[in-house]
Amino acid sequence: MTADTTLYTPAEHAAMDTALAAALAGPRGANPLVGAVILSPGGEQLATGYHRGAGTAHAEADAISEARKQGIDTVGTTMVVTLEPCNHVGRTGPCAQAIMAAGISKVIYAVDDPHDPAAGGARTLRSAGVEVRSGLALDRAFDLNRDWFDAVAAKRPFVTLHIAQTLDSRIAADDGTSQWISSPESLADNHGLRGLIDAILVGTGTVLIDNPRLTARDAEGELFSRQPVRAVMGLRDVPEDAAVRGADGRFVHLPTRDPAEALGMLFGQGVRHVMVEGGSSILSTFLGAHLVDELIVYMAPTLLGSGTPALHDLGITTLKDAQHWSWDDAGGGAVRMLGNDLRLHLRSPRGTVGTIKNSALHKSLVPRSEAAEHVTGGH
Ligand SMILES: NC(=O)C1=CN([C@@H]2O[C@H](COP(=O)(O)OP(=O)(O)OC[C@H]3O[C@@H](n4cnc5c(N)ncnc54)[C@H](OP(=O)(O)O)[C@@H]3O)[C@@H](O)[C@H]2O)C=CC1
Ligand SMILES: Nc1c(N[C@@H]2O[C@H](COP(=O)(O)O)[C@@H](O)[C@H]2O)[nH]c(=O)[nH]c1=O
Repeated sequence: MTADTTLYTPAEHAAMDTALAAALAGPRGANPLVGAVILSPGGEQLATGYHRGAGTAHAEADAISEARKQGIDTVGTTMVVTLEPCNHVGRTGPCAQAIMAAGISKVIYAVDDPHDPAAGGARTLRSAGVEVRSGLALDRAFDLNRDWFDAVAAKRPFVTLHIAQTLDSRIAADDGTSQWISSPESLADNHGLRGLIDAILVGTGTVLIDNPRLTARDAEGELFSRQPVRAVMGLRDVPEDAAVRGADGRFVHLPTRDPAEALGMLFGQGVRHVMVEGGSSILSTFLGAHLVDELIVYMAPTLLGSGTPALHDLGITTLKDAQHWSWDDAGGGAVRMLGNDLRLHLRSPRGTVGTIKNSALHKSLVPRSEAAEHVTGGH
């Protein structure tokens, strides 16, 4: 079921297009991609905002602050946003309050926020006399964050998988050496990601071979202020003197070979975004279990001919079972040059709106009807 899009003006449709495009500038992770546009009563797009990742301003607040910077009066305007405004006080203030404080009189959003503590923005806004409608561009907004919706519904962290490989898909040479396959620019990008995520995960094999630190550092080796939890997965003990243990209490051993169980343990510790770094056994087990939302591949123009392959068995024996990933334009684009390397960014093949349209999750996010929704919908 899709909301009746004829209920919206051409200017509101155009603003939602702008908001969806703006959302793509943000990074994927613990929070969804969200874009917002403030429309004048005459239908002019006054200001645009987007969410830059966990801990930063939400798209609505970003659009309001953009309007303020430009000296634009937001009283009596319309906020068009790709996700229901939040009602909770998380790391940033609630958007419902910011919208009311800005004197915005109408809110049009695409898809309900499925996350319980965040839910309720629509109801709060309506109670305060703001006109609220939802369902415009619902399918596109759902598709924009389909992996994030999936992770929220499954109560597991959003999973980014990182592979730093040669042109012939090797992540280490025959003797186990692998530092460094990537260009300095790719390594800097990787450390930037380490500084954004909640946890980084490797297997016991990588710890025993590489003795990695798994911290987020700048080019001079200085630690960033925000550090991920360092998780090691596998049944063997992690040596007492392993660098990964560190001295900051952010190390965790996950004594399991089951990727779902490992994610459950991390989720229980408050982790909402994990980056799986390797090695090949761990990469393969997460991919084979369809537990990866986002794939980042740094590909160096280097050949080894032998060595550790990035992946081995994914449980696929025939072409029809191949995993078909899609290029992801979010967070800087699908393909970029980083120094001498290519950085490839892909989205999970789990399903597109076409295949998940009838899922319980999708149905739960679809307003029952515009009329009924005014009374009961939007939480
Ligand atoms: N270029 C890159 O991006 C990276 C390269 N590397 C390289 O990869 C190599 C290490 O790869 P690899 O040996 O595969 O090591 P892994 O880091 O993948 O660890 C493998 C170990 O993890 C444990 N484990 C936990 N769950 C599973 C599971 N479901 N299936 C299989 N094993 C599991 C097992 O140990 P246990 O008996 O303890 O359960 C297994 O021996 C190194 O040479 C390293 O340099 C590593 C990371 C990134
Ligand atoms: N070799 C390789 C990577 N290797 C990953 O980095 C880990 C080392 O981390 P640290 O000790 O914190 O510097 C190593 O164990 C493996 O997980 N990463 C990349 O981006 N590019 C590379 O070429």
